[in-house]
Amino acid sequence: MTDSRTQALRLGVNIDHVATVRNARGGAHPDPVAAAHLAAAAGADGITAHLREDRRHIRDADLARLRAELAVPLNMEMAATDEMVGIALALKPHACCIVPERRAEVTTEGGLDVAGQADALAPRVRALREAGIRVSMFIDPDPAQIASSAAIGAAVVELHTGAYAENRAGELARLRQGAILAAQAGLEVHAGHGLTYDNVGPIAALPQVVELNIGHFLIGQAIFDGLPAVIARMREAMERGA
Ligand SMILES: CC(=O)[C@@H](O)[C@H](O)COP(=O)(O)O
Ligand SMILES: NCC(=O)COP(=O)(O)O
Repeated sequence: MTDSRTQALRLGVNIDHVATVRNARGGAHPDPVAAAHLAAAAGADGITAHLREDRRHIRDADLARLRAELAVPLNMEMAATDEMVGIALALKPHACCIVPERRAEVTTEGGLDVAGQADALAPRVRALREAGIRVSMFIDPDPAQIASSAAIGAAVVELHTGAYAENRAGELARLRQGAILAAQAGLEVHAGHGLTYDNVGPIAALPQVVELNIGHFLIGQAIFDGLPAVIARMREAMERGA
């Protein structure tokens, strides 16, 4: 199977950077959960939130409220640590996306090395899966990472589009091939990181990709235009495709 999209491409809105602004002053405003409700009302198909180990943006209490209040699916991004797996098992979000994390990084640099850590990841993926959580691996579009993601029982891969956002021409072919390989391996294919109105089209046009997760650009642009308007414009850009 190389074309797995039978429904409209889903847009997951990542609200992490609403929390970044809130945390700059240490208070409660702006509230990422309120932003998630606004995004859902504006047509987001899901909400993504990354509980970083250092809690630099999303906090445990935000996730608990998101889980309790949202009607749309919650995708929890997290490192594959015992602490995070324990939180996810208690929270039971719709999905968990396992991402690499380095404390000092500004943002997620590159995909998870599933092939190099398969033995450590497999029992964590199994525990999440057995709790009814859909497990995704945030990986580069690399054949070995795709094969290992399937082998350890992930249902989904999210292809890291950060390198594409930096070097569009050089990376699109890798993403195209990665999406085909992942779908052939029976994985649901998502994509995200660094996507904007200008670069989303070719990724949205990949027929295997069924979900995009977009955050930093949407939240930044919402300062100028408001979240409902930027979600609507991003959807238009997705639908226009390449
Ligand atoms: C894994 C990922 O891509 C997202 O978590 C997103 O980048 C927002 O989080 P950071 O900006 O903290 O990396
Ligand atoms: N997994 C990618 C994501 O959730 C959003 O990434 P970005 O748009 O904030 O770079």
